[in-house]
Amino acid sequence: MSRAKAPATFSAEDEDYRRAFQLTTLLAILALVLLLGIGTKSWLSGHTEHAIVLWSFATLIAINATIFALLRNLQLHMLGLLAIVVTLFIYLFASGGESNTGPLWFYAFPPLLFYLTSLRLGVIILTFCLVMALVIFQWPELPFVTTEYNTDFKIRFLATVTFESVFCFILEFSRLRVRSRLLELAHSHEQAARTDELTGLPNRRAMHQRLMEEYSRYQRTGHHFSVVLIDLDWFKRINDEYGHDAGDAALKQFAELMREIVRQTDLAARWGGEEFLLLLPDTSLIQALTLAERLRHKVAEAEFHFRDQILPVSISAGVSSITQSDSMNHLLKQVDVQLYTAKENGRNQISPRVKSKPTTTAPDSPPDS
Ligand SMILES: Nc1nc2c(ncn2[C@@H]2O[C@H](COP(=O)(O)OP(=O)(O)OP(=O)(O)O)[C@@H](O)[C@H]2O)c(=O)[nH]1
Repeated sequence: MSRAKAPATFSAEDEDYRRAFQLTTLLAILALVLLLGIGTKSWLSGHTEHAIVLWSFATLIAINATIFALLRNLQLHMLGLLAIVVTLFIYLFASGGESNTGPLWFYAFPPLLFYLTSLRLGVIILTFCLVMALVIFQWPELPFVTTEYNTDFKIRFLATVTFESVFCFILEFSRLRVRSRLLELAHSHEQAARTDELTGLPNRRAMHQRLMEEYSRYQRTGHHFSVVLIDLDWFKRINDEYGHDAGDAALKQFAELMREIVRQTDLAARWGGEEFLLLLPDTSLIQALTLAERLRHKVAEAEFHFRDQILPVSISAGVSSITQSDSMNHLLKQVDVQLYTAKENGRNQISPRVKSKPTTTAPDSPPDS
């Protein structure tokens, strides 16, 4: 049997973090380069004061990045960067920057802001910036305001920035909605790919993945586990005698019985056809044999109804523990051999045999209906 490769698990959170990290880093580098470049240009043009302010902002961004490198706290880095950028914009509104064009840099802000933060925080920060712009435009005599804009510019700037912000909000809102629908869809597809349609139990793929995880845990920590391979006896006969629907009903009812008997930490899966596999973490061979025997007994006692008929259902099972195997493949081969032995010895029994005798022994030929 080939080793199952664990399917890559899709983590939207990891992806979001990676993207936010890349964008914040890019933003910080871009801001740093622009501030240093424009600062130098201002210095060379004789605007010493403006150059010093821009370099100070560049220094703040560099300090913020250094803190991030030390603390590795992306949230803090992002908030620090936003606080610096918002203060820079207020400075640009108030000073006009070079030739009163400073406010124009603000157009780059809304799309980045919504992408980096939540919609709610984005709206709060944008509203704050626009109110600050309005105050500065309206009251140029305020002590920290050193420039004045003409009325046309003020009206057009506020109108276009408001339009851009609303548009970015709608786009980001739609993006988030589509994203969450896609995530839901991906989740339900992943569930379906790991679930057996008839019984609702995890399927062979899901079980393979859990087995490999459990095996790694065993190798790392020594936590042992056992497996039980179960097969419904003379199942072909049930199908032939009572019909395929009756066979399906028996499989479903058996799956229910298994669900009742296993612990939350155990995993019961449909291994294929009329075969089921139980994975029992932290369970010794003796404990697994006891559980398998309890299940066999429960099946033997239960009445499997289909319409007005009672189906003759019994199970055989092989049990094995990882402590007696040297690999996962070996364990699965061993449990298969044990199941074969149980069938060979007359069915309706567990192998290896426990001391107490099984309650009833199935005949070595298909039961008469
Ligand atoms: N109804 C139904 N039958 C299935 C399903 N999957 C497999 N089977 C049937 O299960 C039967 C298995 O038959 P065999 O492998 O010959 O084994 P058996 O009759 O159970 O005999 P032993 O295992 O030797 O006791 C086949 O007839 C398959 O068609 C299913 O999903 N529904």
